[in-house]
Amino acid sequence: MKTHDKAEQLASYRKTIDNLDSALLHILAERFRCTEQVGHFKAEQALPATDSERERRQMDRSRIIANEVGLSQHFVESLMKLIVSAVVERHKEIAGET
Ligand SMILES: O=C(O)C(=O)C[C@]1(C(=O)O)C=C[C@@H](O)C=C1
Repeated sequence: MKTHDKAEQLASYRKTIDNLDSALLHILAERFRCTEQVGHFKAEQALPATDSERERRQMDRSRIIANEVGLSQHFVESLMKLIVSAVVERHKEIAGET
C-alpha cells in the first residue's frame, strides 16, 4: 500500500471512530436525561439514591450482553459501575436540593 493510501485508510477508520464516539455520547446523554428524571422521582418519593438489588441485576444482564456482543465482561462491568456511580452521585445531589 502506498503512503498516501495508508494515510487515507487511517483517516477513514478515524472518521468511523468519530461517528461511533458521537453516537455513544448521544446515547449516554439520553441515559443521563432519563436517570435525571428518576433522581427527581426518588427525591419526591423519599426513595434511596441507590438500589443494590437493581444494580446486581443490571450487572448480571450486562455480563450476558457483553458475552453476546464479544466485549470483555470486566470492561463492561467497569463501564457500568462508572456510569451508575455518577448517577448515584447526581441522585444524592438532587435529594439534597429538595
Ligand atoms: O433504577 C434505579 O433505581 C436508578 O436509580 C437508576 C440506576 C442506573 O443508573 O441504572 C442508578 C442507581 C441505582 O442504584 C440503580 C440503577
